[in-house]
Order: sequence, then structure tokens, then C-alpha cells
Amino acid sequence: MKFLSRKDILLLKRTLSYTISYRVKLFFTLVTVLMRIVFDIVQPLMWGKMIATLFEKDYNSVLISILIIFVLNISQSSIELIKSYLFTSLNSNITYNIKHDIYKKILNLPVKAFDEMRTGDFLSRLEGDAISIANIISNHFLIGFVDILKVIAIGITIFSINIPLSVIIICSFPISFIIFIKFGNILRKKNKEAAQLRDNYYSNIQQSIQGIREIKSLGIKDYSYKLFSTTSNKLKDSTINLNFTSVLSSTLARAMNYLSEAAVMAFGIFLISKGSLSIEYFIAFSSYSHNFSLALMNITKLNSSIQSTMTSLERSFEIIDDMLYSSEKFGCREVKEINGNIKLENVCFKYRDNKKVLNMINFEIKPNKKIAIVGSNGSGKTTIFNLLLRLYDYDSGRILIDDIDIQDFNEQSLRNHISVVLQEPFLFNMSIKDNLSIANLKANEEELINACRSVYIHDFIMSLPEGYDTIIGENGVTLSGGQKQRLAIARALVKKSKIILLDEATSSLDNESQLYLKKTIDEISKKHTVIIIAHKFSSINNVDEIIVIDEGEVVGQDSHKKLISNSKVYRHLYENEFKEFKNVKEVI
Ligand SMILES: Nc1ncnc2c1ncn2[C@@H]1O[C@H](COP(=O)(O)OP(=O)(O)OP(=O)(O)O)[C@@H](O)[C@H]1O
Repeated sequence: MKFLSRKDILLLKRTLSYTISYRVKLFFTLVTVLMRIVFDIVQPLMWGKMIATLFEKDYNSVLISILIIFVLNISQSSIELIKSYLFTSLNSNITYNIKHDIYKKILNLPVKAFDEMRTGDFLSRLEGDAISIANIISNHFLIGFVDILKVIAIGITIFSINIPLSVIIICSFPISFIIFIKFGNILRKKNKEAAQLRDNYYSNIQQSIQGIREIKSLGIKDYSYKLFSTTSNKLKDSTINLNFTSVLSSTLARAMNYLSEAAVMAFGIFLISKGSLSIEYFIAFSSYSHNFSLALMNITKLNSSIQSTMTSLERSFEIIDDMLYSSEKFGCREVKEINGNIKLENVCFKYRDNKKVLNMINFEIKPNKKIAIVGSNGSGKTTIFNLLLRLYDYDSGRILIDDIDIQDFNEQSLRNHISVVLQEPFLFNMSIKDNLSIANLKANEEELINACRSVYIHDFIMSLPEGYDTIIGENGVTLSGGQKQRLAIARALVKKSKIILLDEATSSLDNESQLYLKKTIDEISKKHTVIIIAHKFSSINNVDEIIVIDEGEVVGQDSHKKLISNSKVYRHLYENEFKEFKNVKEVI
């Protein structure tokens, strides 16, 4: 047998803290609950009284009783309506708050968390688990509290009517208690399994939607459908199994209740025949005994119900309370303006406990310079960007911007001064104007247009029917790769970032786009420090300097001319690209 552990109780306390902001609503909910209990006690007495007066042929009293029962029923329904509204409102508000807390934490999680967890895991916690927590409060705590009050109130009433009959009802309690304790552990385990299957299910859907182009072009729709069927089938079976187990435990406990209710009936009729119990009280008692054993059963079930939802609690609070990953930490220095000088001193970094990805990286980039980083695949170029953006924290060394350690910058300062433009930039499913101004809500129309002119995309935007108000589809599907990159650079300009990091698109750009991008980089580097991860040598012939990375180390920093004669690695990379180009020409 397993009861709630200390950790579980702490989690439940944390859950209860969500009701604090709704204490007025909670108070009125409890008032309606108390009123409902009063009705539950008065009504059976009225029925008993009515039937007793019917036997006595006192029709006036029968009519009065019917009227009272009618008024009671109407009042009870009205109270029930208010109670339902309050319950739903409490439940929805708490779910809303929990979801907010989870979402806020997700935004503050380090990027490492997203490397290790799947998007579906987050969705599953945000959707499935948050709702379960709110259910714990309304369905378990509140209804549990109601049942305790019911047991006390009805218990006092039935014991005052007849003690032996009341003892018979109570006899079923220990057995149903054992049933629920046993099932509680099983349900907790089954719930954990269901939560994992729900994670898989959400991850699978998210991957399929995100990778729909690959699924279609690879011709693997059947495979994707099969994967979906398998995960959703497993989730369906697990949900059916979970619900069946839950209903089975209630049914077994109910069977015990029916047994005690039958015993009450038999013994009650025996007492009536002996003249030691009136019909009026017997009728009232029968109704009480049903309500009483139902409430008693719910109390005994409380442990197993809570056990079964503990998994959701654990999973949600793992995120909310930073138990899986601590939130990102930034310095508190607000740096308003920077010149754009970047210095890396002895920087070492590894992603996990594997080999070093960057080893003793040292270089300096002066303000308003245009620098290219080159190196073979996996040499660590993107990782340098990741560290500059503080998406990951380096293990040793220092990164300085204008001689200030980037760990001292507060989040806003760092994010404002550095922008990154990825190979496939993410554009939001909204107008071009909104996509630009999302980075700086204070920017006026002129600033947006100037930014677009600098990246040579203004004329293209104006050629669109809706101009700057044109909605671009999710991920900017209506734009070409080059247009997306230029728009993303314009966004960085609107943001007024002094440092722009650009991961050049490898092969997706046509010649015209490449030319525009080159012109864009020339233009923006007059006022910004620009670092480009270059995948093609053709695009770096007019940069100020080139940094060569090899297996996580800087093996050269100079102009193209000097590197060609001094750096073996650079020469090798250059010749390789030239060789590939020649091979392609030969094939053509
Ligand atoms: N999130 C990550 N978790 C673990 N290892 C990673 C992660 N990102 C990159 N790596 C590893 O770090 C190394 C450097 O990767 P990085 O992306 O910085 O290389 P790159 O030079 O930008 O490569 P490419 O030219 O192919 O884009 C690689 O071995 C890669 O497998």
C-alpha cells in the first residue's frame, strides 16, 4: 500500500497555492456547496414526512410537503447552476494560470533543454498536464472537501436516527478504502505511462507538420501515417485501460456500498416490523444512507484519485520550479550603446559531457568590420554564434563586447545589441510590416522602409499588391530563401543591433539573390560589425578579414591573400571548393 509521500504533499501544497488569487470565488463556491448539503439533509426528511402524512391521510399536510419539496427542488437547481458556474470558472482560471506559468518557464529555459526534450513533451505538459492540475483542485480537493462535510453532516443525522443502521453503512468503509489504496498505485503507474505516450503523440504530430515538405518529397506519407496510427493507437489503448481501471476500482467499492445498503434495507424493515423505527425515518434514512456511502466512498477514493494525477503534477512543476533545468541567468548591467568590438579570450566549450567543440578560441573583431568565419563541416562555426548570443554558456575563457563580459549584460541589452540571421530565418505568420516592427515596436514607418532599402528589398515589397501589409505565410513560405534572409537582416536593422551575425545560406540562393545579399552586407557593414559564416568562397572576397576554424580551434585570421599563402587549412578548403566547382563543370 502506498500513501502520498512528503514530496507529493509539497506538490499538492504548491497546487493549492493557485487558489489564493481566487479566494473570493472559492469562498462563494464553498457557500453553494454548504447550501447543497443542507438541501441533501432536509429533502429526505420532507419526503419521509410527506409519505408518513399520506399514510395518516392528512392530505393538507401532504400538499404543504409537496409545495415545500417543489420550492426546495427549484432552489437546489438554482444553487446547482451557480455552483457549476463557479466550479468551471475556478477550474478554467486555474488552468489558465498554470499554463501561463509553464509557458513563461518554457521561454526562459536554456536552449540545452530544447536539445534534450522534444517539442511534443512541452506541448503535452502545457495542454494535458496543466488541465489535470486544475482538475485536482476542483475535482479532488473541492469535491473531497464537500464529501467530508457531507459525511460529517449526514453522519450526525443518521446516527441520531438509528445507531445500529448507521454502523452497518460504516462497515463497508474499510473494504472500499483498501480497494482504492491498491488501485491508487496501479493508476499512478498507468498515468505515467499515458503521459509518456501523450508526449510521443504530440512530438509525432509536431514533427509531421513541421517536416511536411520532407514527408511529401521523400514519398514517406505512408510511413508518417503508420507512425501516427501507432502512437495514437497506443495512447487510445492506454486511455481506455486507464479509465477502465479507474471505473473498476469504483465499481468494486460501489458493490461494497450496495451490499451495506441492502443490509440497511433488510435491517430497517425488521426494525419497522418490531415497531422500533418509523416509516418516515426509514425513508429518510434510506436516502441518507445512499448519499452517505457515496460521499464516504469518494473520500476513500481521494488517495487513489490524487495518486493517479500526481504524474501531471510532477511533470508540470518540474518545469515551473526549474527542477529539470534552471532558467537562463543574465547579468544585471544595462548597456545602452556599444561600438561593436568583439573579443574571445581562451574560450572552451562542449555541448554535453563529450569532446570539446571549441578549444582555446582567441580572436578580436574591431567595430564596423566585415568578418567571415570559414571551416569544414562541424568545425564549430555555428557554436561560436551560439556562444556570442549566450544560447549556451562557455565552460572557460571570456567573451567581451566593448571590453564588457557578455555575462554581465542584462538579457535585454545583450539581445538588443546582437542579432542573428539564420540560413532559413523564421518569419512570423503576419504582415511584412509586423514582422519588421516586432523587433522594435517603437520603430516608425520611415525606419522600416529605410531598413528595407538598405537590404535592397523595398522595391520588391512595393511590387506586392498589399506592399508592407502583405501577410507572409508560416515561416515565410511565399518568399524565396534570399528574400527571407534580407528581410531578416532588415529586422535586425530595425532592432538597431550593432552586431549582426549572418549564417549564409549554403546553396539555396540563386545568383541574383547572392548578388543582392552581397550588396546588403557591404551596405550594413558601414555601420555594423558583421560576422558571416561563409559556406562559399565567392561570397567572401570583399570581407575585411577571414577567421579559419579547424576542429574547434582558430588556425588563422587574416585577409584572403595572406591566408592562401600562409594557412594550409584555408588553402585546402579553398582548393576543395574549386575542385567541386570543376567537377560540376565537367559533369555538365
Ligand atoms: N546542440 C548540440 N548538441 C550537441 N552537439 C552539438 C550541438 N550542436 C552542434 N554540435 C556538435 O558540435 C560540433 C560543431 O558544430 P557546429 O554546428 O558549430 O559546426 P559548424 O562548423 O557550424 O558546421 P556546419 O558547417 O556543418 O554548419 C559538431 O560536431 C556538432 O555535431
